[in-house]
Amino acid sequence: MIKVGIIGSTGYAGGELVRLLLQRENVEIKWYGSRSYIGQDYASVYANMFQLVDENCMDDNMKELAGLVDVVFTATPQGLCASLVDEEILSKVKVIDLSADFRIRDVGVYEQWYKLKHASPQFIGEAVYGLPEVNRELVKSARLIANPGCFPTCSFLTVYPLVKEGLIDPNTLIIDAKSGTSGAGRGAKVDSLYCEVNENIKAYGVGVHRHTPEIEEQLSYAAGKPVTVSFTPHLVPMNRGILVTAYASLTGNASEEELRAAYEKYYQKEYFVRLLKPGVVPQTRWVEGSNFADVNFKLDPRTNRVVMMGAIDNMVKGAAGQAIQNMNLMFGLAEHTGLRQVPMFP
Ligand SMILES: NC(=O)C1=CN([C@@H]2O[C@H](COP(=O)(O)OP(=O)(O)OC[C@H]3O[C@@H](n4cnc5c(N)ncnc54)[C@H](OP(=O)(O)O)[C@@H]3O)[C@@H](O)[C@H]2O)C=CC1
Ligand SMILES: CC(=O)N[C@@H](CCC(=O)OP(=O)(O)O)C(=O)O
Repeated sequence: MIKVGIIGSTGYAGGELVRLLLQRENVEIKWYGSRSYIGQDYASVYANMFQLVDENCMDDNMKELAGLVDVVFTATPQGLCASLVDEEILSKVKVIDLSADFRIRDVGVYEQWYKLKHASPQFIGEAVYGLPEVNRELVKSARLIANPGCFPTCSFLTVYPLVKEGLIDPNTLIIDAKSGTSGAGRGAKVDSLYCEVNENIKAYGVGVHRHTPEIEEQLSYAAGKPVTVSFTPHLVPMNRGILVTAYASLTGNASEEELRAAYEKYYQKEYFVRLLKPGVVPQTRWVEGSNFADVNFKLDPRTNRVVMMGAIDNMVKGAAGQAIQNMNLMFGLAEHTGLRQVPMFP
């Protein structure tokens, strides 16, 4: 039995962790952390948990929690996990952080983009960027996981094989991304109101979105050289889902078949990354509720550019599902344990 604590269990990402972990026979959620609902019945926060969860919400006392469980998920605002962890906690319990606190190696870059002082930069070096498709072996032995961002997960998986194989010039990458509103969390914000989101689509964070350095850092590792990209997210009127359309110039004259061979090389054995058949475009509806990332590409010989496309569910592969994928690896379980949900439709 794996004993789990969730700090931030009342948010969207935390709620999704609860939904997925409740289905597990070998997992017990011991701690439903909150800030606003301490002492209240968890099922009064999320009525879908009625008669499924009997516990009350707890606070964010990581020290106490570390003595009770095997792994703590922090699904909390930027900066909170970094302010809670210390050596004593990490020596007792594994921590999987869904925020961005440990995703970026250069603390100066984190502080510049997040406009926050990092509370525990001494742990950035040991934290493993929890993208199993790339860092599987490192994840297995980690005690602190930086679970990747939702846009970075989808952006990276969409373009990774062609960057890694040097078939596209990563510095020509333009990444257009669209997200459902759950990506903005459950907190009340004017931009998330029904009238602001419904019947509308807009770009936001243009040129300054905090996921830009995370995407660039991971692509730089893949390319073996510094990479800068143009990344623009958009908010669309749906609950879940991220769709990425990325454009880049070829470095040479690779054919459609050579590009496909690169994708197959990296993804053929990956359970959660589905390279679609030629001509089939990824759609958010075909991954909803699942941990799948659907990807595909099209070569445009007129421009010598490739259009790469990817779709994930931001709450699952973009957050809770990926965090559980990491947990499975850290506890020596098959990676897809409890994560084989079939996408839901309609
Ligand atoms: N939504 C998404 O698609 C994704 C989210 N993430 C990341 O997951 C994290 C949570 O995001 P999301 O679920 O969307 O956000 P929400 O706003 O929906 O939830 C935030 C959670 O953090 C809790 N919280 C806030 N402040 C504190 C505090 N001081 N002490 C303890 N708990 C606190 C809240 O508790 P309460 O409500 O009880 O006050 C709530 O449970 C963020 O870092 C986000 O970047 C990552 C990938 C995707
Ligand atoms: C629609 C929306 O607002 N999305 C959020 C990203 C989702 C998220 O919570 O960020 P992480 O993946 O880094 O944890 C944003 O643009 O900041």
